[in-house]
Formats: sequence, C-alpha cells, structure tokens
Amino acid sequence: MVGPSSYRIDPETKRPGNRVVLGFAAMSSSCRIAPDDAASGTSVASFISVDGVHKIFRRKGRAVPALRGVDLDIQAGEFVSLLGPSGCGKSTLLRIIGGLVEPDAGTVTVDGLSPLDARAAKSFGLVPQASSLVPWATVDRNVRFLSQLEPRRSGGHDPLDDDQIDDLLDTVGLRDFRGAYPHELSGGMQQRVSLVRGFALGAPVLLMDEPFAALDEITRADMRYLLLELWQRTGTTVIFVTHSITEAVILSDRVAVMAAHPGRIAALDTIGLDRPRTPEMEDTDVFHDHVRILRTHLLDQHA
Ligand SMILES: Nc1ncnc2c1ncn2[C@@H]1O[C@H](COP(=O)(O)OP(=O)(O)OP(=O)(O)O)[C@@H](O)[C@H]1O
Repeated sequence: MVGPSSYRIDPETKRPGNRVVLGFAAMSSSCRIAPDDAASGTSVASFISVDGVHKIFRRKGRAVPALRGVDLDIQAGEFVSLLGPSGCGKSTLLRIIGGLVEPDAGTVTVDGLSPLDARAAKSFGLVPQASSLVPWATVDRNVRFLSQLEPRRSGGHDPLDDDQIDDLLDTVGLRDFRGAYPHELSGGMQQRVSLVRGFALGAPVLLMDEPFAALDEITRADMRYLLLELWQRTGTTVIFVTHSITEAVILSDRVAVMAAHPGRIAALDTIGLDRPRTPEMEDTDVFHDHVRILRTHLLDQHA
C-alpha cells in the first residue's frame, strides 16, 4: 500500500491534488521541511510549524510543567493525531497552536503567521469534546451561527457558502434536520452538526479535541468515516486529539505519540494505508501493525 510519504501538495492550491476544495483562499507558505520529505530530499513547505515549545502552568504557587521541547511540522491538508496518556499535554499543544494559550518558550507559525494572527485571520475551526451547540437555535442556525456572528476580517478566510454547507449537511445525513433543535437530536447527530459547523467556517485548520469521546462505539466508528469524508472534500488541515489508537490509525496521515511529565513527542508514526480509508482496512495487517507499534510506544511511556 502507498503510504503518506508519497503525499504531495498541489503547487497551485497548496493542497493535496486529489481532493475537492470547497472554496478556501489560496495559502502562502512558510519554509520548513517536514520530516518525511527531509528524508526523501524533497523540499515541501510546512504549513504549521511548532518549534521548541515549552509550557509551564502555575497552580497554587507550584509549577506544573505541561510541555517541554515540542517540535512538530504539519503540511497543508494533512491529518495529524495527537495520542497519549491523560495529562501529557495534548490539549495544551492544540490550544497553543490555536492561539488560545501562550507558550513560555519556542515558536509556532501557521501559514507563516503567529497563532494569534492566524486566529485573527480566522484560520481555525474548533470541534470540542462535548456538544457546544446553541440549544435555542436550529441545526441550520447552529451551523451558520459563528460565521454570521463574526463578519470576515480583511485577509481572513471566507466561510463556506449556503450550497457548500448544504452539501456538508447532506454528507452527514442531516439535510432533513435543518429545522430541528439540538434537544430533538441524538448525541451522535449533535456531534455531526458540530462537525459540519467546524468545517463551515471555511477555516484552513480544524482543531479537534477528543470530539467523539462521549459517543458509543458504533456511532463513534461511523463518525470517523463522516469526518474523513468532510476532510477529503474540504482539504482542511486537521489536528485531532484522541485516546484511541485505532481511531488515530484509521484517520491519520501521521500520529504523534506524546509522553507525560513533562509532555513531549515521543514518537511519530506515518500511517501506511491508502486514501480514502475504508472500514475494510481495519482488518488488514498494515492497520494492525500500526496499532501494535503505537501501543508499544504508549506502553513505553508507562514503563
Ligand atoms: N490552565 C491550566 N492551569 C494549570 N494546569 C494546567 C492547565 N491546563 C492544563 N494544565 C496541566 O497541564 C498538564 C497537561 O494538560 P492537558 O490538558 O494539556 O493534557 P491532556 O493530554 O490533554 O489530558 P487529557 O487527555 O486528560 O485531556 C496537566 O498536568 C494539566 O493538569
């Protein structure tokens, strides 16, 4: 099977060539070489660059080291998962990339911008763990809410238009529920709305913090493929936090295994499964090999 080491960005769109892009502004690029391409000697710019990031929180006068020396390069359109034990700093790293937490040392750039400037340019969509839908608004209003709430700033990214959003609602099977309120939907349906809302902003980067943690296993498995479908259609760069090894393998181009105390990246695994991913791939040797490798890395962190 062909792995993501053959994955290349279309020089015109700065996005993987085999995806339908739903209307994002063309991106400029920063100039780091991602690890896989450094190995092959090919220069491909990193879209997100995390360089020597440290973070120490203060709690009741005590220092709580959260991240130490984290480096990570992510290409435009890549799907990267952060996997690791509780408290290893996955959410902190996600929040630093998204400009919600300041690092104490190190630098992060997103398409050449600081995280704060990238935030101002509306570069990030966020899908949190629990449903954060507005209870008194319909599905339709919830999906379009944020883009209507904050008018586009100069240089920012455009939200998707109505047809594109309808298309995404279709993809997740919710077109007929556009007039429904969140309390009329199951947890899985609510999280599908959150997914579409995350993509509807048209942000080039989607930050996902254990978005399926509250769902039952069957619904969760379905959500993975819906997420992949939306990702493929939009060409969004996704950083996905999860505790699930199998979820990380089936979704990701690369999986960063984090270690705790203090949080750091202990291993990076490039997933050698073709795109698009299918449920059948979960029965292949390649899939099980990656699960085994990642489990070993995780167990090493507990040893
Ligand atoms: N605002 C904060 N103030 C103080 N300490 C914090 C804060 N946010 C995170 N921490 C600490 O930083 C460390 C990393 O937390 P973080 O939430 O990033 O881990 P995580 O890997 O996402 O955990 P989990 O998988 O349980 O969600 C933990 O020790 C946590 O207690």
